[in-house]
Amino acid sequence: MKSEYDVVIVGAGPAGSIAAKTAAQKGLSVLLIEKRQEIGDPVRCAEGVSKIWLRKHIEPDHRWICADVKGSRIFAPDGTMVEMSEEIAGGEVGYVLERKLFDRALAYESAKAGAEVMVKTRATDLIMENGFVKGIKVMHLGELHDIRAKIVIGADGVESKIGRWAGIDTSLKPKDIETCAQYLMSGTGMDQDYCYFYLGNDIAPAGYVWLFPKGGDLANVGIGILGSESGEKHAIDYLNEFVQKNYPDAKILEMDVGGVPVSGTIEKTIANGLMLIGDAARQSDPITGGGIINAMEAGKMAGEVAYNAISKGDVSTNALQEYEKRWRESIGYEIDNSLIVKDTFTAFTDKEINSLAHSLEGVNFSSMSLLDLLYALFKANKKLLWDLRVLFKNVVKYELDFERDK
Ligand SMILES: Cc1cc2nc3c(=O)[nH]c(=O)nc-3n(C[C@H](O)[C@H](O)[C@H](O)COP(=O)(O)OP(=O)(O)OC[C@H]3O[C@@H](n4cnc5c(N)ncnc54)[C@H](O)[C@@H]3O)c2cc1C
Repeated sequence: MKSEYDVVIVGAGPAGSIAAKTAAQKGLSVLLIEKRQEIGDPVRCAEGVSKIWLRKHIEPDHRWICADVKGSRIFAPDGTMVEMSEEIAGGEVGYVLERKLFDRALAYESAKAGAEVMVKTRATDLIMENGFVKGIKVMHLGELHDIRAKIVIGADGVESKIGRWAGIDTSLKPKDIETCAQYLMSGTGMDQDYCYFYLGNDIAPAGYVWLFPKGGDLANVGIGILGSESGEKHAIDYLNEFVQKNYPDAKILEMDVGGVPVSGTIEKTIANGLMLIGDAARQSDPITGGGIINAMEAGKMAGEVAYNAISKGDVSTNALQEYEKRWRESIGYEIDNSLIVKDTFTAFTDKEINSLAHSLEGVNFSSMSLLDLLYALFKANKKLLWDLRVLFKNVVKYELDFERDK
């Protein structure tokens, strides 16, 4: 085992593997470590991603794509269904992945680019010297090792410790975590061209139930509820109730549970010699809980910034500020807007959700202008536009800044 690298990355999820690939392609010596013995397994994900964004990072491969989704069906508490299909996104919606294979394919890409990959290797602490992160301590096959690095990238997911070890506050309150439970099921009979979402405070308080097609007659059937809503009844209890009521004949083949950070952006994601990316940096979307694409985007930026900083011989927060700035201006902007929408919609009563669905039922979104949409929302709930005023202000400001910087 080598004991010194330019960059060491902790965690071989989508964030870590893309960061490793990017830094290795730039010619840096890179080590990617993963505590599990198999990258990507066990899966804690519904596995849905946007096609357009995925293609920015990896060419889609049928070996890890289970379903090619053409749209979504959203069910209000009273059963009203709103369908959003692919025309809205110019024929591009999403894939449902097989993450066991997808995560491994990403790690393989990083290895092909020149990164070393070590599984069954757990980071146990950081090496700190004079206020700088200088590497990590790892446990590999029962032995402790020190591995030095110019930059450490923390990609250790929702349960991240790397940030905390470097003095960055990544703590999450119960209201900042979506607690999730999911079954892989056969026999739901769902339309494999669509993702289904079920809303309602009795079904999933401050969250939703999802059915994502997995090919054949398989589907990921899961639920996410805000941690602050989980009292006597846990996510799994809500999921069992939903399945028994709606898909009583479907069979459970797998089960997983996990948490998604929905806190919105945190204050700081860098320290001297350190960057945090993906779920470790709380970069998942507060509305959908989706974090795969943001993790990959942040991984790419961190890999590029690591190269710039090491080339200049400055790995202090001054140099790493470039990462902080770039991710906040792109995915950070989306996350902040999503948080406003999430906070507004999670306060909705079932009656308000139903009324919103009634005004959108049967609407052809592809031929709808923004004004039509605003009118429909206003008809459903007059307070809604007022609640979302900060969002509109952000969007207008972003558009103006974008025009000015062009
Ligand atoms: C139930 C559920 C459903 C979801 N559905 C979706 C979805 O449909 N679409 C979507 O985009 N997102 C979804 N997400 C979120 C998505 O899974 C994450 O946002 C995404 O995996 C984040 O990628 P990451 O690389 O940051 O972290 P992870 O994928 O969590 O990878 C972190 C890696 O670090 C490793 N690690 C942790 N600590 C250490 C250590 N000390 N040493 C070494 N290795 C370590 C872990 O083993 C893990 O492999 C879902 C999440 C859950 C829980």
